[in-house]
Amino acid sequence: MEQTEVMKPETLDDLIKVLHKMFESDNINVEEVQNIMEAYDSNPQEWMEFAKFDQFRYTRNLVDEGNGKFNLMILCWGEGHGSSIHDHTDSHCFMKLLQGQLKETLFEWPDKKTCNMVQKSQRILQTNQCAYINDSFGLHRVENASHTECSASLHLYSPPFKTCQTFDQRTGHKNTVKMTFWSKFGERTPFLRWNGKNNMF
Ligand SMILES: N[C@@H](CS(=O)O)C(=O)O
Ligand SMILES: [Fe+2]
Repeated sequence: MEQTEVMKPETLDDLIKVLHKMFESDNINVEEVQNIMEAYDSNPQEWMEFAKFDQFRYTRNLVDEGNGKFNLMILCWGEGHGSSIHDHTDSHCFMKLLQGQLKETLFEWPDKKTCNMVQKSQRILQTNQCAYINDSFGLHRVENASHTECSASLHLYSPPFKTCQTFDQRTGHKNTVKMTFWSKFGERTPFLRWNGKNNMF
């Protein structure tokens, strides 16, 4: 049986270096990326500077732009925070738990005629676990179901994308939304006035 060799990245910087190497080629090996992200033992000291929480909803904090090949970011989830049902704009999406737990619910793409949203599966991701999704798997929603603990997750998207589609669970109706960063490279992004719609979900 073919076995993908996994080096263990000792630090987050180490992991980022390995990821840069892996994404030099245009042919990425999903399993290899997933394994290397899982092999990194989360050390909060190494990522604290990027982890900026908001009281009201989860935040997206850019860590690295991967030479234009990927975006690496830390998402910070307060108690009860969650995303809408969404797609991933034809990109690869890797999601590694750095702290706490997250509940991931998978959905089928809404039925073209009935617009029904069908739930496929649900799982709890534990610290250090790395999940993978792309649009061929369907859609998902992610939630920190805990009422007492916050969570943090490291996401890699390749190629990077700036908008995605969100779906109303009841009606199956979709919206295109812009995805924004709460901080970039550890610095809070300047405040943007909210136009009342089409903002981050
Ligand atoms: N894909 C979402 C996070 S998650 O809920 O998977 C985002 O990038 O904001
Ligand atoms: Fe997602």
